[in-house]
Amino acid sequence: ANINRRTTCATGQVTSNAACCALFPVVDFIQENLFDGGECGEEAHSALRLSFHDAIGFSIHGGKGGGADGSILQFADVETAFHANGGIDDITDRQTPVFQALSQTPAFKPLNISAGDFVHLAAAIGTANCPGAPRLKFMFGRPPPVAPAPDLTIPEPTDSVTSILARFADAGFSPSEAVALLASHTIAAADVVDTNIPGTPFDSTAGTFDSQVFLEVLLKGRLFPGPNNSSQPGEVLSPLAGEMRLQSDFLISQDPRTACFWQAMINNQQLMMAEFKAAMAKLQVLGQNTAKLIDCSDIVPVPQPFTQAIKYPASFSRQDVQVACPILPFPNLATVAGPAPTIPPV
Ligand code: HEM
Ligand SMILES: [Ca+2]
Repeated sequence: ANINRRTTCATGQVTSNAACCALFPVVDFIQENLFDGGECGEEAHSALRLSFHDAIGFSIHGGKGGGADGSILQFADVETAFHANGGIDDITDRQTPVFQALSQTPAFKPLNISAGDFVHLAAAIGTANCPGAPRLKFMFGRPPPVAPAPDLTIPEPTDSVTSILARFADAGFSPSEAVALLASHTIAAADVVDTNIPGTPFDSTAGTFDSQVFLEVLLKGRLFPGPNNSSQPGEVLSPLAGEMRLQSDFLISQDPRTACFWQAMINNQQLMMAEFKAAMAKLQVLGQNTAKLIDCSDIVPVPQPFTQAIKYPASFSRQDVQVACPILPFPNLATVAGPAPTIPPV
């Protein structure tokens, strides 16, 4: 099983399975038509969120949806109406014509790319556009989705930690895997939590897949980013102007079941990348018969590395950290010089 077979495609690229060769031009097509040639922008961020909202509609006990099957794209009319999918219609509307073009242009038509393959490949490519991200796996060959996922499978920022962890457990994820998946919020912004301030990021570096979010969620709150310091359901006080702190992220950072793994991610780029990659590999094949899928991970672009030490935002220090893990030493971090920043929308 560990035999390393390599195929050189007609295009010169190398992959472990010849069936993946035809996907290299698909990656280029998606980069050009969905991600503005390879950006870690809003489409990349929301492609990652879409893969979560698609896949999590699944239960290891049965009775929910088909998991990572692309139902959220194919049956967008149904699933985008769910409360937890607020704002998701932006990315399903952006992805649908690109997906349809793949199934209609003669060069790509024979590949029969399913909605599930498209959603989860787009997430892998979009994430790869963000420096510091791990190179996610891509498994090829999901059958078309058969039905929309039911409502109420996607965690909301107003939910308790117990209910969030219960939902993750029902889908097959441990509390640590849930924390690992929340590394995604390092490349994230909110459009609909507070509709007055679309594009409000969850950390000061929404264009970089660093561990800054795990630090900033722990910093003492000072304000709400909304107009006149106004707040919305699902937010708690944020440490930085222009930044939003989700109640769910904060409570997970403080809960005894998750606090130490949360803290362990801070300034540990390699741990964060490895844990996020492993949890995403599981997420992106939920409900799929992996024996029937081909490992085409070689087609996923290689992300730029992020190798710097992370820092406290200007004006913050160890004194501002709401430490919730009593057993691990808190990392020593420098502070950016200058006055407290205002984080611009993304
Ligand atoms: C406790 C579980 C989670 C909750 C409560 C949650 C909640 C949210 C909320 C409220 C937003 C902002 C939506 C908006 O206003 O536009 C958001 C954005 C986002 N979430 Fe999560 N999330 C969770 C887990 C995840 C996971 C597991 C992933 C991926 C693996 C993910 C990826 C993202 C991304 C990338 C965005 C940013 C989208 C963009 O910038 O367009 N989230 N999340
Ligand atoms: Ca970041």
